[in-house]
Parts: sequence; C-alpha cells; structure tokens
Amino acid sequence: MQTSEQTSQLKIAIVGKGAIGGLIASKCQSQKIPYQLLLRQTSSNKIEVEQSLPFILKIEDILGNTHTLATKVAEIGQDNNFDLVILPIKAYQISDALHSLKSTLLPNQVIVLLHNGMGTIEEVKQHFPNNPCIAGTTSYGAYKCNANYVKETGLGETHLGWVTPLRSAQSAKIKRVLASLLPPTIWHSDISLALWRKLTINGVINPLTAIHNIKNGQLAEEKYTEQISRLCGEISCIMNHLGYTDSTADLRDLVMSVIHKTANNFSSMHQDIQHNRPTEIDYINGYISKAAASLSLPATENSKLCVQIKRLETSS
Ligand SMILES: NC(=O)C1=CN([C@@H]2O[C@H](COP(=O)(O)OP(=O)(O)OC[C@H]3O[C@@H](n4cnc5c(N)ncnc54)[C@H](OP(=O)(O)O)[C@@H]3O)[C@@H](O)[C@H]2O)C=CC1
Ligand SMILES: CC(C)(CO)C(=O)C(=O)O
Repeated sequence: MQTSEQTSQLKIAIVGKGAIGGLIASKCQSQKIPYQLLLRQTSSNKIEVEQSLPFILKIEDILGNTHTLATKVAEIGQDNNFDLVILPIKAYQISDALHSLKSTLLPNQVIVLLHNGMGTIEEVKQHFPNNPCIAGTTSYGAYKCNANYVKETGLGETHLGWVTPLRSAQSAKIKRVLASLLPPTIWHSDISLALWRKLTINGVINPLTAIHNIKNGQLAEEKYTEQISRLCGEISCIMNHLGYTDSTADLRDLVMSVIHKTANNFSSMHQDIQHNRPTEIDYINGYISKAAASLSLPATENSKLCVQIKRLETSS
C-alpha cells in the first residue's frame, strides 16, 4: 500500500458515524484533511457501503450552523488506504471493530483509541502488538439526533498520548494533525494518569446519574457527598498503588468541578439506560473493580454500582 508518509498529508480513517466520529469528520472536512469513514453495514448505510457512495452527514456546530458532509466510506476491514485509524466508538464496541480490522491493518498504521472507560489498550496490544497506538479522552459533547445528523453540544479538550510509540518523523506529523481535530489537545508522556482521572469522573458521575435518574448537577446535593468520597477513596488507593499521587480529596475536587461544569447534562450512561442501550459500565466501574482485585484492594462501592447498573440494563 502507498501511504502518504513521504508525500503529502496524512490520511485518516474514522470508525463509525457516531456523535464524536461525526464531529471529527467535520473538523477533517473544514481543515481539508483527507479522511474516510469505516462503517459496518446497517440498514441506514447499506447502499453507500455496498456501492462506495458518499455518506451524507449533517453536523450542527456549537453556534447552530449546519454543515453537510458527503463523506467517503468503506466497509470496515475492506480498505486500508489510510495512515491512522481513529476509533471514537463505545468501549464495548472496540473488540469487534479490532476484529474487523485484523485482516487488513498493516503494522505501520496507527490506532487511535478515543472513548470513555479503560481496558481497550490491552485489547489492542493483544490483537496488534506491533502497531503504534495512541490512547485518548475528550470532553467535547455531541449528540446523534438521527443516523445522519450530529449536533455539537459542548466544546471541551482532548488528552492524548502514545501507548505504543511510532519511532519515525511521521510521529510529529500525527501529533500535529490530531491536535487540530478536537482542540485544545494536551499531549501526555504518560497518558494513563489522564485516563485514570477521566475514569474517576465517569466512575462517579455516570452510574450515579443513571441509577438516580438525575442530571449531573444534582450530584452536588449533600446526600451524595459520602458515596462520592468513598468511590474516590477506592480509586485513589488503586492509583497510589500504581505510582500516582492523587489523593481522595484531589479526585473528589476533580469530580465536583465536572459536576458543576456539566450541571445541565444527562451523562452518557444516564442516556444509555433511558434508551435501553448497553452501557460502558464494564470498562468504567468494572475496570476499577478488576484493577482493585488484581492489587488485592477493596472496591466495594465500585462493585456495588456495577451490580446496580447491570440490573438496570437487564430490566430495561
Ligand atoms: N457523545 C459524547 O458527547 C461523548 C462521548 N464520549 C465517549 O466517546 C465514545 C463514542 O461515543 P459516541 O460518539 O457518543 O458514540 P455513538 O454511539 O454515537 O457512536 C458509535 C459509532 O460507532 C459505530 N460502531 C460501533 N461498532 C462498530 C464496528 N464494529 N464497526 C464499525 N462501526 C462501529 C456505530 O455504528 P452504527 O451506526 O453502525 O451503530 C456508531 O456510529 C464513547 O466512549 C463515549 O462514552 C466522550 C465524551 C463525550
Ligand atoms: C463528563 C461526563 C460525565 C459528562 O456528562 C461524561 O463524559 C459522560 O457523560 O460520559
């Protein structure tokens, strides 16, 4: 395959046509970065995927302006004409997507994980031990109104870092391009710390808002204070064993600041439960509980939330 390494611009592939994927596509389009969507066939894109026709995606930006994208598409696993592939999909969807990419992905192609939760880096290392890999997290907000319409609901920031580095001049170019997609972008030499902090935010806000059927801001009420502290305590203990210094108070302050900043949001897990969709609980509190068990540490509060969310998933 001819990559664009020595020639012009990087070519980007985006897996799916979801909320965050749609936002990234619109940023590629506006910055004239060559990109395509890698889709699985569904009733809403069967013709485009089968006949490689452009997929029409409308993006409403934060100012309310609508942009119509006619995006190039390919079926996931059928095309590898790109330098890096971004996976802005749910954590529990990563395994299937990696499986689809397995037969076509070349060892020099970069994998970019961009989702809530943790545990998928291990899946990438298992399936693609030689591929360069970047992991990240974003606090941008986007909502998929229907199969072809994505609304940007909040500007945020993006944290990225190499988990398996690419040792070539291409690396700086990749960093530059990714930094322009969901800015501002903070590059980390150890992305794990940023991922643990985001995991803490999602580990507290997401399950509690889903269980109590409330907006993020309602978690500032005093009746949740002790439980939030206990959850942060368990996570801080794990992080300290992994060499990070964040205390219970540091994590609680971080979570409370996001509760205040996103007071009017319904968390993604709240929305998943309300719409009878699977949640990312296994990759959030489930990951925390497993990490605790592997270090022989307690995670009673996190495990309890897993059980409660699983119950809601099966009853909805
Ligand atoms: N939306 C938001 O505001 C935010 C989301 N996040 C996180 O970002 C991640 C992505 O979220 P979001 O964009 O909302 O998710 P969406 O559910 O909107 O999008 C997921 C997309 O992935 C596609 N997909 C799933 N599996 C595959 C596969 N095997 N092959 C090809 N395509 C696949 C889906 O395709 P199909 O259309 O075929 O179902 C869908 O288009 C999540 O971890 C979320 O928690 C983080 C911050 C904010
Ligand atoms: C930060 C937060 C909690 C914002 O709602 C989020 O990431 C989510 O809902 O998944």
